[in-house]
Amino acid sequence: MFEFRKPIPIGEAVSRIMANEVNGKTEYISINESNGRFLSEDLLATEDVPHFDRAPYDGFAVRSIDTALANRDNPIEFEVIDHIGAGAVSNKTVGPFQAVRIMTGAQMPENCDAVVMLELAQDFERDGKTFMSTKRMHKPGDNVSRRGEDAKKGEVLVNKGTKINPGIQAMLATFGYAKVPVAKKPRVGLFATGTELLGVDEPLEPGKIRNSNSYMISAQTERVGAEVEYFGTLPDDFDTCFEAVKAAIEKVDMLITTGGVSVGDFDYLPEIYAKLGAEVLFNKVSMRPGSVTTVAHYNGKILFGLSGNPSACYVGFELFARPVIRKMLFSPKPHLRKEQAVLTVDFPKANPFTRFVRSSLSFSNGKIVVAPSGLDKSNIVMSLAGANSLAILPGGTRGFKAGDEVEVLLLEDHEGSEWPW
Ligand SMILES: Nc1nc2c(c(=O)[nH]1)N[C@H]1C(S)=C(S)[C@@H](COP(=O)(O)OP(=O)(O)OC[C@H]3O[C@@H](n4cnc5c(N)ncnc54)[C@H](O)[C@@H]3O)O[C@H]1N2
Ligand code: MOO
Ligand SMILES: [Mg+2]
Repeated sequence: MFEFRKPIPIGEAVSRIMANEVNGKTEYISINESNGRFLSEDLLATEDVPHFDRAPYDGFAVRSIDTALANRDNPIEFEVIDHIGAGAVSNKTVGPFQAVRIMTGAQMPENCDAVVMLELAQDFERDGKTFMSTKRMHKPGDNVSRRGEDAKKGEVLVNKGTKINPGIQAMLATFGYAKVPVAKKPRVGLFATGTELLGVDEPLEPGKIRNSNSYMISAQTERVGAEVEYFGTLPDDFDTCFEAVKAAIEKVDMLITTGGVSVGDFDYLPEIYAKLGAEVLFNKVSMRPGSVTTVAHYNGKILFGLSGNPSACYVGFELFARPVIRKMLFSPKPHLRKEQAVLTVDFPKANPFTRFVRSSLSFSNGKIVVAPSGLDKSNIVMSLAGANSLAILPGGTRGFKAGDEVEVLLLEDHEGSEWPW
């Protein structure tokens, strides 16, 4: 029986999904495995860094006051009473016109407040003692790296929800975080539905195609920071699909299915949601592609019925599933980052629904420019390879022209935006 569906605006669809409570969980993992994960707590400076004044150059630690009269015509001599490298601490008391030969990274001796670089000193021996002289006046603090100059104890350095990058790795190690509090990866269950689907290793047969959606969605899920539990393909058979979906929900944090959400005779997802007693949040969105995307809520979990058409499936994931995953990863900005860009080609096809055009975004003369990355139809696979963004072309009666400024959503970005629409 054909059912008429009333489309809702995309912003409304996203709001209905995000209104459902989902909570991230913390786990502690080794720093060795934490790169690319998301911090589940603010990263605090547990100590001052550095935690002692130190020499940033190889040279001589002195009391700056002793250099006060040094100039080109008046070299000042210092007796060198100790010699330390990084890791060593001098226990000598440095008196007037005495110096300690010190290497980069070594702790400043007490009393010393400046370092004369090796290049600005002359060293020599006299009466069996070592001396150095300098013609340069030094002020207190010259060439000293102060305690706490890099970070002060208690400071918040990185906010929770941030993706750990190489710089954050350095920070974690600096503060002794052998175990790092990160967001547990949400477990995303995945089925690809369709009697027409063949495995990647199967030869083509009449009327059948290879399943590509599950590979694509798995990669998108991992790109966002979650973990996939792939349950395989399902034929378009109601009972088989119902039992499989019902059993899978228990094992995951959210469930994605691809295909079977439209109004076709073998599109069973709407009936499966009905039989489960799931609350359908929407089943039609005024967007292209992905207008038939259907999202439901069941037992505290969100069920994403993504379209079977590959491009529609891809876009549906990015707009609807991504922010839920990112919210579980503690991101304060779980949605795709939105920027302005200039279209470089005409897009004459008008559409009543807002289009999310798979696009290639780049930089040209200081401007962000964007162009479709291929054919803009929802059944197309090939335009996805070059897509690093989705250009938003609002619905209406007119097309778009090269030079028009449009909004774009960035697919490879990790900052995100708070609320895109
Ligand atoms: N009378 C109407 N027909 C259709 C409508 C409509 O509103 N009225 N909507 C169209 C739109 S828009 C889309 S999008 C599709 C959505 O279809 P379904 O989500 O029900 O998906 P299927 O029917 O299962 O498959 C659609 C298409 O995608 C191919 N597919 C499916 N799974 C995969 C996969 N894992 N890998 C690669 N390709 C896959 C499938 O073979 C079909 O060609 O409905 C329109 N029809
Ligand atoms: O959901 Mo369909 O294009 O609207 O791809
Ligand atoms: Mg269908």
